[in-house]
Amino acid sequence: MQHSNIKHSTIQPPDHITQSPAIEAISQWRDYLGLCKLKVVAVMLLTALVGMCLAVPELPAFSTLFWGLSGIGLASCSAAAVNHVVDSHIDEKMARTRHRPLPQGKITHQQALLFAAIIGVIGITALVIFINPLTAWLTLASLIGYAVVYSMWLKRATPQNIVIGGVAGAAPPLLGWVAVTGSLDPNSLLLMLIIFAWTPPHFWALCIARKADYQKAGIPMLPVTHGEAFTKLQIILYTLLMVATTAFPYLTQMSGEFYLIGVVALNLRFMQWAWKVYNSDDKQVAMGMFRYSITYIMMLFVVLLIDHYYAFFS
Ligand code: HEM
Ligand SMILES: CC(C)=CCC/C(C)=C/CC/C(C)=C/COP(=O)(O)OP(=O)(O)O
Repeated sequence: MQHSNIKHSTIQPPDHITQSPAIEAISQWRDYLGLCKLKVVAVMLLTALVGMCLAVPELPAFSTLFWGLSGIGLASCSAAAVNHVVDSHIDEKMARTRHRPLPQGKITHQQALLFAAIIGVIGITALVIFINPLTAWLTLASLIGYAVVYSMWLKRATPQNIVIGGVAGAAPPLLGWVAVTGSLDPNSLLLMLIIFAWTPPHFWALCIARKADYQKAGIPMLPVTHGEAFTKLQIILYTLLMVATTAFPYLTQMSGEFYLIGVVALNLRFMQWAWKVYNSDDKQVAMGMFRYSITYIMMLFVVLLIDHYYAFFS
């Protein structure tokens, strides 16, 4: 008896650790940040930043960069948090998503919605006050496009869900551009078009690798409804479409030779991955393509940026 008491007292963490409000608050904030899809939003902000920089020959004003990226970032995080609420019952069925804060019961639906509302209102208000109303309206439309149209309806309704929903995810370079100029420029639509065509290969590669998850959750993703062979063919076709869209910045002389060389190299590798996925049943190959798609979109926007300032400073 004595022995078991000693054992019991040694394995209990000290009270000041288990009950420290500071530690509890930090771990709560980690859960809230977990609602924001921070890595996805970070890459979106990179594309928004490039949209801002390409809108003018010189660097945009620091305050425009700061408030523009803050507003677009907060609105994107808000949309992501709503998606977590809407999808919590799907997320708890899928191995990839069941560790998320809502299925784990770390945050309630009400808390997540309140968080999404607060950061969403702050983000859109910042755009209205410090940027311009057009950017605020377009950002709000993207927020609703992802949080409501895609998450609540398209995702469960059609295998074309991510093609149509991709419009919201593709918007950030256009939002960044409008934040700087206050108007819609055709060149900004070209940047949006590249991400729009990139989204299906980006997502369907992951979806092939995680098909069992989506099947279990009853979500009509393309590999579930039309099979893997058909999805792989669609990946090839959208890859070719994406390659064609990436020619536009050069053809319209928005970007120069540096961009052309960079994008050709990136495209060759993307096509190689699409071909590999087409000819393989290995889920790891599909995951490899998904990971490369992320490197691709980041590098493409970095190359656009370098090309812009290379031309400007030389
Ligand atoms: C409707 C359009 C899109 C769909 C359906 C989609 C789908 C997905 C999915 C399901 C994941 C896995 C997330 C996870 O495991 O937590 C993911 C990851 C990712 N996506 Fe997308 N995506 C879309 C658009 C975008 C856009 C526009 C970007 C950036 C410009 C982007 C960047 C990323 C990044 C960086 C990751 C990796 C996140 C991580 O490692 O945690 N996605 N995407
Ligand atoms: C204002 C603005 C630009 C809004 C866009 C916001 C945003 C974060 C879009 C993300 C796109 C994305 C990761 C979709 C996957 O959702 P999913 O639900 O199919 O994936 P999941 O299963 O990983 O949740």
